[in-house]
Amino acid sequence: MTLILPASPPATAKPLVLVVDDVPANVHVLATALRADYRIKVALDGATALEIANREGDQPDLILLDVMMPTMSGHDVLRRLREVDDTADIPVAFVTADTSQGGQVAGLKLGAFDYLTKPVDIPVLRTRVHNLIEQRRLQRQLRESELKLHAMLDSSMQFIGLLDTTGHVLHLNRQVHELLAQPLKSMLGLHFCELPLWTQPRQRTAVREAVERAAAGLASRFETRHTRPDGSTLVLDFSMRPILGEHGGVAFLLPEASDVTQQRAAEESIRHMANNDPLTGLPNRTLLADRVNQAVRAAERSKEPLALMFVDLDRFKYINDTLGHGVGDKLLKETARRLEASVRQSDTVARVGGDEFVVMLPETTVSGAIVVAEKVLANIGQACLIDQHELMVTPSIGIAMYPVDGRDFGALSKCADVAMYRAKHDGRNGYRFYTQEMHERSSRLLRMETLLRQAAARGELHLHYQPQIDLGSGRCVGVEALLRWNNPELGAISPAEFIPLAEETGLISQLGQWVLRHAVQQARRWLDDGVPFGVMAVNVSTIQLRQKDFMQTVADSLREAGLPSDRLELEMTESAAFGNAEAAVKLLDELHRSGVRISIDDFGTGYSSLSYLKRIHIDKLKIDRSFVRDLGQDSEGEDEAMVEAIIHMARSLKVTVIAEGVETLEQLESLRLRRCHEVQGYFFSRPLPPGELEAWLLRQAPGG
Ligand SMILES: Nc1nc2c(ncn2[C@@H]2O[C@@H]3COP(=O)(O)O[C@H]4[C@@H](O)[C@H](n5cnc6c(=O)[nH]c(N)nc65)O[C@@H]4COP(=O)(O)O[C@H]3[C@H]2O)c(=O)[nH]1
Repeated sequence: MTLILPASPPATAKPLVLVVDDVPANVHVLATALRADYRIKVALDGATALEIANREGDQPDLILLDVMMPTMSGHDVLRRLREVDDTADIPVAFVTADTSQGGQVAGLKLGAFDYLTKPVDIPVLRTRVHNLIEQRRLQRQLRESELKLHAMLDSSMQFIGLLDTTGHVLHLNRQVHELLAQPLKSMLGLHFCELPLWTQPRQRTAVREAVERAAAGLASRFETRHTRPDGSTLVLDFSMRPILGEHGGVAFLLPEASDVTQQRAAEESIRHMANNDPLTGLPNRTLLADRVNQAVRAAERSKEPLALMFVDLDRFKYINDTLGHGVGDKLLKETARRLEASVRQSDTVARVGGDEFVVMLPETTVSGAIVVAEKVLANIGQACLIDQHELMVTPSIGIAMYPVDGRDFGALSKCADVAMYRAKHDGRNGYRFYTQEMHERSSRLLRMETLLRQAAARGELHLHYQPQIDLGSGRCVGVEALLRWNNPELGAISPAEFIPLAEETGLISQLGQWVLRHAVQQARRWLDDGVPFGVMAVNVSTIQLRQKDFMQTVADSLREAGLPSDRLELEMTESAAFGNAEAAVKLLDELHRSGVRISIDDFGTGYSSLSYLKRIHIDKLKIDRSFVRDLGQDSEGEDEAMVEAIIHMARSLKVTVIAEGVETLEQLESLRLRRCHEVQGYFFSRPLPPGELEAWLLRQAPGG
C-alpha cells in the first residue's frame, strides 16, 4: 500500500510566508522584516493571494493578510481559503489598522490565527510569525501521524474502529466502510450500535453492553453472524477493549473484528466429517452415540421412554456383489432418504455400518415404535428403480426400549442388534423387540463361543458317520461325517446350533480343518481294516471354501493320511458353490482335477442357475430333507414335483442324485419309484460313532 501524504517543502527549505497587501510599501516593510528567516511571496490583491495559496507543491506556511483591500477584502480571502480543503488549514494572520474589538472578533471567527496591528512592531511581528509557523509545523506533523495511523488501520485485514467513551464513532477503518458500503463521513458520530452492521436487536443489545463494559475498563469478546448483501454468511469474531489515556482513565474504546467465516466453515466441515457418514450424510456412530446418550439424559428427567431401532437391509450384500458398488451406494442413499421420510424431524436416523442404519425415537413408547417400524417396512419395501434395475429390498428391524433394555447407547444398541438378528432369523422383512429370552440366548451364544474355541484342544469334538445307500445294489456307497460336540457345561450341542455360530465368528475354518483331517484319517483306517465304507463325505462351509489355502489344506490332509483323493467327497451348499461365481468355478475345477468328488448339499433350497450347473464339475446332488419329508403320502404335492424335477435334471446332467432325511418306507419307495440313485436317513441309520458304524457296515455286507 502506498501512503500519500500532502506535499510539504523539504525539511531544509525555509518556510514560505505570503504577504498580501494592496499597499506596496506595507508589503515591503513586512517582507524586509522577515526575509532573513523565511522565503517570501507577495500578492497585491486577494485573487493573486488565492492563486498562490492554491499552488500545489509550494503552499505558504503562513499568510499575512491585509484586511482592507479593494475588490476582495481580507475577510473574503480568508473565507475562500477555508472553503477549499487544500487551503483550509493554512494559518492566516490579519495585519490591519483596524484595532476595534469587533473587527478582530469577526476575523478570528472566520478562522484567522492571529491579529497584528499596523504599524507593525518588527520584533513582535517576528515572534508571532515564528510561533505561527511552528504551530503550522506541529499541526502538519500531527496530520501526518494521523494519516499514517489511518493508513496502518486501513492496511489491516481486521475491521477496526475507534469510539469515544460513550460509544460514538470517531473512526472506522477502510474494511468497515467497504463492508457496509458507506462512506466514513456518514457514520462518524453515530453510536456504534447504530451502524447498519448490527441488524438484529440481540446484536445491538450485545454491542451496547460491550460499550458499557469497555467504558468501565472491561473487555468483551463474542461471535456474530451476518448476512452479506449477496446472501452469503459472514462470521465475525468481535471484541471491544478500552484504551487508557495518559492519566490512566479510559480515553477511547477500540472495537475490532476479524472475519472467521472460512475458519468456522472449515471447522464445521471437519466436525461434519467426523460425525457424519460421507455417503448418505447421515450421522455416524459417534454422533449417534452422543445423541442417544443426550436423549437418555433428557428421558431420565422427563420419565419418557425412548426407542432405538436397528434397521438392516436383507440380502444387501447380494445386490452389492452382483450389481456392483455403484448400485449398492445409490440403494443406500435411497434407503437413507426413505428412513428419514418415515420418522419425525426430532428423531435421528444414522448409518453405522455397510447396510446398517439406526433410528432413535425419543419420547416413544412401544406402540409408537411399532407404528414407525411398520412405516419403515412399508417405505423400504417399495420397489426402487436404480440404473434401470428394479430392486426390491426388505429390512429387518430390531428394537430396544429405554429404560427396560438399557440405560445408555452401548447397552441399548447391543439389545437392538440382537433383536435385529432375531428378526432376520425369523424370516426377515419384519421387526422384533428385544426380550429377556433373547438376552439369555445371546449370553448362551457368547459362552458357547468361548467354550467352542477350546473344544478341539479339550477333546470334546467327535465325528459321527451316517451311511449313504445305493438304491440299485442296496449297498453302502459312502458315509457322511457329522461333527458332534459334548461339553461338560453345556452338554451335547447340536451342530445346527454351533456350526452357524462358528461360521459367524470365523471359528469354522479351524473346526473345518479338524473335521477334514479326522475324517480323512478315519477313512484311511477303515481302508486298511477292510471296512466297506465307500466314500467319505465331509461338509465344508462357504467360509472355508473362500479361504485361499483351502485347496492346500485338502491336499495336505489327503497326503498326511495317504488316502486316495477319489475316496473323499466334499459337501457344500449351493450358495457356497455358486456364490462368488468365478472364484468358485476355478476352485471346483481344481478340486475336480485333483480327483476329489463334489456334492451339492441341500439342493433345491437355493437359487442355482441351471446354466451355471453345466459349467462346473459336480459328482452328486443332494435333495434337501425338507422335500423328502412329505414324500410317499397320498397327496401329490409340490415336493413330489420338486424331487422328480431334481432327479430328472441330475440324470440328464449325468450326476448322481441322493436324497437325505429318509425316515420311512413310503419315502424310500417314492424315491425308488422316481429312480433316485442313493438315499440317506434314519430309516437306515442315524449318524453313528465310528465303532458302531463299523459294526453296522459289517452287518450289511454280504454274508454279514
Ligand atoms: N430329521 C432327520 N434328520 C436326519 C436324518 N438323517 C440324517 N439327519 C440329520 O441331517 C443332517 C445332515 O447334515 P446336513 O444337511 O449336512 O446338516 C448339517 C450340516 O449343515 C452341519 N454340520 C454337521 N457337521 C458339520 C461339519 O463337520 N462341518 C460343517 N461345515 N457343517 C456340519 O450341521 C447340520 C446338522 O447336522 P446334524 O445335526 O448332524 O444333522 C445331520 C443328520 O443327523 C433323518 O432321517 N431325519
